[in-house]
Amino acid sequence: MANGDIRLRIGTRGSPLALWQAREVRARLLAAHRLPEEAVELVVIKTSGDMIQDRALSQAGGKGLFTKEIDAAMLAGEIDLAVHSAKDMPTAFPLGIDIVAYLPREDVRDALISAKATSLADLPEGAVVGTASLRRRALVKRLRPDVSTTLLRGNVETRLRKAESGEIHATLLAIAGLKRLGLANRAAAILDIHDFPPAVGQGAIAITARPDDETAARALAPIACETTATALAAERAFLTVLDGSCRTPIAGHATLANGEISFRGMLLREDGSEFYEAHRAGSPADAALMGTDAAREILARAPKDILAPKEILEPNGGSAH
Ligand SMILES: NCc1[nH]cc(CCC(=O)O)c1CC(=O)O
Repeated sequence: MANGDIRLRIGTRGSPLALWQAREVRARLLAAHRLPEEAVELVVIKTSGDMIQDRALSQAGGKGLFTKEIDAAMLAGEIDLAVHSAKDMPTAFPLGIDIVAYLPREDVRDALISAKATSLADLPEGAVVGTASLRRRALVKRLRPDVSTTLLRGNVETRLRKAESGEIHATLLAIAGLKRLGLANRAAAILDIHDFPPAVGQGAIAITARPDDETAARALAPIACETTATALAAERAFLTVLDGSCRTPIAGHATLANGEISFRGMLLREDGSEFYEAHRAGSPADAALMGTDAAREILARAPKDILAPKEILEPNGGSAH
């Protein structure tokens, strides 16, 4: 393939973080193939997830909200690639779209943002923590049952402002997003992954394409990170078994060292009062099996109602809150 033939359109959301990520993929593609600027174009697409600001996404239909309109543009041939935060992606895609590459992963940890405290333990008795994440809410409540949580959505800058102005006592944000936006100095603390395990995919940037698009595959080969792909295979398999719908607090994290993959997954009750975790270690070739197996172990141990919150069992359930 002559490099002069490469022309790629990258679909992305329009938030500052999404644009940073898409520009990063574009810069890496241009450098890897020595392409002229005009060879890779960004196409900004507004998604349902960007329009819904008043509810937790778990109450509005889950993770597909950030990918639906972008997937449609890809299936219509309007874009060739799309760049997403792996954390925001559903476990299943429409036929004809797949994750075909990941960039090397950033720091997976969560940061505490607060004008009042430099650790969760430091927060005043009865403090209010803002977050829209079920995982962060449950993990905070597990460590600090006296703390109450309130829904906080919006982009990273909005959330920083609310926590720093004292409107809420604290919030939690992925340090990866803060670093990408040049805002890592706003973290009051970075939380240990033992106490505060990350979301599946946190810190990873995923690239989707049509799996039969050979031009896209060849273009991505030199920028794709296999280590991240292996870790994400374990994490996403874990999530697939437990809950694709994003209505249960779940954490999952895989790392690779010395040729071995090590995975830890956790399922929590929404109020943090109970948690179940499983660990696996083994060959990278078995990454997905390890995630699946860890999830099955947790399913066997956890009470059934932890995975089936009442509202999703009710007819028309889930949307009334
Ligand atoms: N849900 C929004 C979202 N999606 C990805 C990131 C951070 C970057 C990443 O995890 O790669 C964030 C913000 C946050 O949770 O702090």
